[in-house]
Amino acid sequence: MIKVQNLAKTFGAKRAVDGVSFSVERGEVLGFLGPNGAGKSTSMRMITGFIPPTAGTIHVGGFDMVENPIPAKRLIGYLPENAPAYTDMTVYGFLNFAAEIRGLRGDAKKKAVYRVVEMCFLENVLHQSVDTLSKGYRHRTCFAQSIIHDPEVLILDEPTDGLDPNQKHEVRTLIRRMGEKKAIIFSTHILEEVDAVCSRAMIIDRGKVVANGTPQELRQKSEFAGAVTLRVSGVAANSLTQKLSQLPIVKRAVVVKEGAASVTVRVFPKTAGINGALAEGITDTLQGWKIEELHTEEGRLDDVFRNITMPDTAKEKEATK
Ligand SMILES: Nc1ncnc2c1ncn2[C@@H]1O[C@H](COP(=O)(O)OP(=O)(O)OP(=O)(O)O)[C@@H](O)[C@H]1O
Repeated sequence: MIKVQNLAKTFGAKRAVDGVSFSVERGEVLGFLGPNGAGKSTSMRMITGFIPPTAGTIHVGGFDMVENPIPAKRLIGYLPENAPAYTDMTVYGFLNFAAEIRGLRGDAKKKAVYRVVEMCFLENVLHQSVDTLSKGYRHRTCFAQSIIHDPEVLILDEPTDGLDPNQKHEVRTLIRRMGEKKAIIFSTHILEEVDAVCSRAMIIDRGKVVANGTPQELRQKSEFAGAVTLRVSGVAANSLTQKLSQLPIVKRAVVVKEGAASVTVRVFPKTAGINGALAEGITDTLQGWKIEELHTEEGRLDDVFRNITMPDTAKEKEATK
């Protein structure tokens, strides 16, 4: 549904987006991750046809966004960052207006408004003017207008930004549900959202794609993937780490927490992908010791994000661990 090839955007001397390529099919939710200023919003603005690319091509539903923007834009619902909805219209009036702009009339318009009001939980504020709404409700109203025409493609720029935890949960559920039938791209700074909503995630840094995969694949790139964390009681921390470091498959053992009764240690394997073997090796070596808890870690997205987008800082930190 969305196909982007070698997309680039320069603002003066600044290359905000620098050769980005990817595609999103129906039934996929692609998460855009990246530090501030990475080029996420600029990419989204180009994909939705709001600003022209400096180079590269964008196809939506087979239509070229630059050559043939009208049918391409018809397929898209777009929630921009800080969506401007400061209006003295009521929520109901605003949604009717948005439906009309999208060419809906009569019964079709009524149904469309009713559908988004229900989906975005706007019943309670339907007759309140948009500029008096709380941030969360204003945000949901903007979200509702972006899906009023039931688009096949949704581009959502930080759709959960500024929402309370309950609203975040509702919006994530909504995106996941819509993602079963639509092609969705959404940007976020919240890494748990990637797990909660995305079928695939892409990390963008300084205008370039630096990682692209399922949340599981990305987590596997973490140093924590395959590490074993264990809590042992009745032992001194240094004798435990010394014992564990003797295992040939162990890279290093680090004390995570040292309490009066027990010690928690994280053990990193020398090579990735030997999960079972590491846990087994540890339990064999510590036979007779009191292991109270032991689990193999899946890997952490925040660790992958930091390592990819701040490699030098992350390495310095690593050296002092
Ligand atoms: N209209 C513009 N004129 C000049 N520079 C711009 C313009 N729009 C964006 N930029 C620059 O392009 C770069 C990418 O900005 P963009 O808003 O796409 O980043 P982002 O990944 O969405 O960041 P954030 O997570 O903070 O929203 C930034 O350095 C920004 O200052």
